[in-house]
Amino acid sequence: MAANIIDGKAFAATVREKVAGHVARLKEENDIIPGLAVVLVGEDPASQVYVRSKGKQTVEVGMNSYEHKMEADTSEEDLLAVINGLNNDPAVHGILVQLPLPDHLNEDLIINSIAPEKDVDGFHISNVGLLGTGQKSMVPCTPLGCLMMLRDYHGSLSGMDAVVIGRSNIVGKPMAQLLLGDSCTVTIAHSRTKDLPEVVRRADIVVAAVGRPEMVPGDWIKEGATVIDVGINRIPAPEKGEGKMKLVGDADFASCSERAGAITPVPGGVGPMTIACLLANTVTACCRANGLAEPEGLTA
Ligand SMILES: Nc1nc2c(c(=O)[nH]1)N[C@@H](CN(C=O)c1ccc(C(=O)N[C@@H](CCC(=O)O)C(=O)O)cc1)CN2
Repeated sequence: MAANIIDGKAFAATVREKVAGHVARLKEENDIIPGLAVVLVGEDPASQVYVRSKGKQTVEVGMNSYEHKMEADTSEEDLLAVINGLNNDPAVHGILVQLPLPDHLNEDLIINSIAPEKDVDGFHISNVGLLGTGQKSMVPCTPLGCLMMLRDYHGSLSGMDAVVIGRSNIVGKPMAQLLLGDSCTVTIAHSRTKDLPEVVRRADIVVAAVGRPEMVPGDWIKEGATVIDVGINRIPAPEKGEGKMKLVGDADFASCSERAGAITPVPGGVGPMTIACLLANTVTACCRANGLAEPEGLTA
């Protein structure tokens, strides 16, 4: 039977609507406008698209957007000075440095220079530690989006077997923490995992976050399992014409959707949820900064 499609694009629109409602209330009742600052270093074409989209969606939900575009050869010192300025700007509630950064910049140093309470990406070491110990933190946007979709589809995740394929700091590790927080039995699989197909076959939930196009075939998937595909891979599509490209995930959609009970597509699955959750995190950060009640249903 064909799997149910979990429509991340539609879900993201509902998250943005909720965020816009909270933003309107913050303005009306407290005279506060949440502000999100995005810093882009260099001219990576995909990053430029994502940053443009973040700015546009920030304004659409009624928040203030501040963009800082810096040259590819920007020094660490200059970037740290911009971040320091944003840390001390009361109009800015959320700060994000678009990744990847050019090679000469120390990513850890830069991320850890963001004030943790403004770190709407949830990548600062303080937020990583808080999440890992089950305390209130800023939660990384992509895993938060995956969790929201899983909760919406399943209700409770308690007792389910989950396999996260990929151990990145941005997706794999925080995803595993969030699933553990919802009482799943969690396995983190990676390139050295022995008999990966068998490990994946045991899972009720498979989160594919390795960055390898269509790596997970349908015969790895347990009948009825839920597949969350985090991969965004651009590959040649000769069937569309010479030189054309297409976007695929880390799971082979055609074969996985024959076995899975539900699956997120690429595009239109996890991707749109990433930016929606960034907006949600910015409202959460703004409420926390002002000692106001946090919006319900917009964080983990
Ligand atoms: N500081 C950060 N850098 C990066 C993050 C992040 O969360 N924080 N994640 C990714 C890029 N990213 C947001 O920044 C992002 C990726 C993909 C999408 C998305 O909507 N994808 C669409 C397809 C878009 C396309 O055609 O390329 C989809 O999947 O439907 C949104 C945001 C790395 N850097």
